[in-house]
Amino acid sequence: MASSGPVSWKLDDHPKLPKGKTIAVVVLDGWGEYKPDQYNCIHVAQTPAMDSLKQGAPEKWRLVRAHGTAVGLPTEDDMGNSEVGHNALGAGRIFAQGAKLVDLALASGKIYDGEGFKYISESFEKGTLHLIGLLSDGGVHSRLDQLQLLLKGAGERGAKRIRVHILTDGRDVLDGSSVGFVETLENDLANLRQKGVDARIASGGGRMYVTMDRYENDWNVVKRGWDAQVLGEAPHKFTSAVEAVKKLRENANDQYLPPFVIVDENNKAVGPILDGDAVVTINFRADRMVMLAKALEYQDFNKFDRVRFPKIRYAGMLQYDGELMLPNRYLVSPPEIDRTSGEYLVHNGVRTFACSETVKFGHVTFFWNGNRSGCFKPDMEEYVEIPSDVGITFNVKPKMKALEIGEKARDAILSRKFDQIRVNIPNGDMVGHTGDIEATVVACKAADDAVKMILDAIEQVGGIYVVTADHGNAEDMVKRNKSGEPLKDKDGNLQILTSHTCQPVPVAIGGPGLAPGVRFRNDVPNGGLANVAATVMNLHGFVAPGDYEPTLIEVVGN
Ligand SMILES: O=C(O)[C@H](O)COP(=O)(O)O
Ligand SMILES: [Mn+2]
Ligand SMILES: [Mn+2]
Repeated sequence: MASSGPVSWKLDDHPKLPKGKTIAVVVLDGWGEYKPDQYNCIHVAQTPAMDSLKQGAPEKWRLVRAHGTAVGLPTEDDMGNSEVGHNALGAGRIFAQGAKLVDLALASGKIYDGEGFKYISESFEKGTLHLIGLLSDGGVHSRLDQLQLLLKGAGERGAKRIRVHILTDGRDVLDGSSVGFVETLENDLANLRQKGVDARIASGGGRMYVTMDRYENDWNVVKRGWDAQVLGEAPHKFTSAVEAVKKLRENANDQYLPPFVIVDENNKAVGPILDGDAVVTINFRADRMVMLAKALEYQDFNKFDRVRFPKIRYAGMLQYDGELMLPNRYLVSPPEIDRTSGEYLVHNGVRTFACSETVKFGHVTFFWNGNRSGCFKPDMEEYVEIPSDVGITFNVKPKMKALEIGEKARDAILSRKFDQIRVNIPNGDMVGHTGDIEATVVACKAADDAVKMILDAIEQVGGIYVVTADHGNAEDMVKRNKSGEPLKDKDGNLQILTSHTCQPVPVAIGGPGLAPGVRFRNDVPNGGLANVAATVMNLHGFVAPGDYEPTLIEVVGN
């Protein structure tokens, strides 16, 4: 709930903990805790820095929950992800997240009564309704069952012509599962056609190669999608989407399928986006939809040549950026993540430095601050983005920019210009998603090296560190049965897990600046990521607001 009335930003002083310590807050992306076997890349890799922190258990090292309801997701079967993880870390409270809000709006039918749906339905009589988004049941960016309900609901409410522009997954779900999802969707569209709705798949491509870039890392990705979805142009043309995906999979995996369009018997694209049409981007998660939303919405736009800028009615499943009000129209209101710890802390004099490389930059800024772009007080904050490599899969360069992030953090710590130095180290996650086990081992070592640099700098300035992660990934690289044994596919090949996991993640505290007597409490056994914010506020010398999830620490002795 958004707070009513003006917010009082003043935080109470912590009765026992001093202010003015330099605190490094390190988020290892995709770094969970799991049993040590050969598919646990964190275990296989040399990770002396993280291992040394673990020696501090249980007083200085513990595990917290990073998936399911602990981060505002609908069920305990939902793995964690960066958006919900960083939201919880930064906001200190658990908000019902996009996945859940869309579920509720669909179940109650409220989605159809809202302004957003009314707006797009004005196109139903004469135009086409286009649905663009990730086709899987991963539940990280979108969910198939939500798309199915929306298709049905739109058909029942007058949409006469529907075109779906699919993005295949293989990242939040198993590689190869795209074929099944397309078959399921085709079945639904056939049912709609029987009811008189002209409904078809119009285009497609793999999510990482087509459309779903983030933080403006590579606009070519969005352009490829634009050409297929809007212009109806792509290097590959097929008359059936199932055939398209099966054929293109011969040379690429689901994440990286090249763009294709579906054509009719005259080789004409069946569903370009035209003046008078309606468009809905069906993903609820923000980061990988913002770029497309800009291309669809902004009159002035120079990131690539759109060739044609159709006059459409566009709505997002959610509003993806509250600050930019992007998109202007949306079907479901996003969670109102207000009064984040970052905003409180700058109001209480904490000078903040945040850094990652491009692919995770928004995680420690935008997601951390409750899906809000930009700083709160530019004179108190510095956000540094290190450009990520472009156009490669990260198993090729598994060290990514870990070293550079470590160096920037070290320099910021040693400069003594900041009270909080916050970084995201992406390797375990980004390389874990490629499913390349060997490369992920290298990635984990690189992440550990970066942690070491930061711990050393904290040592030098007498500071404090808080090292944690946003969800699991690299600690388990295979799909398993209920008893935890690796599963094989019908050809006897190991089923590689490219996705996140439901494992807990570590939180470690320490450093020469940590007051004697500070230790983890043992009365928050179910603590989750949202408990970290109050913990960090305490270490800065403040008591967290009363509605924050409880702190993980206590101070014993005098
Ligand atoms: O967007 C992605 O890369 C994956 O779907 C989820 O990964 P992230 O939540 O770690 O960003
Ligand atoms: Mn993540
Ligand atoms: Mn990830």
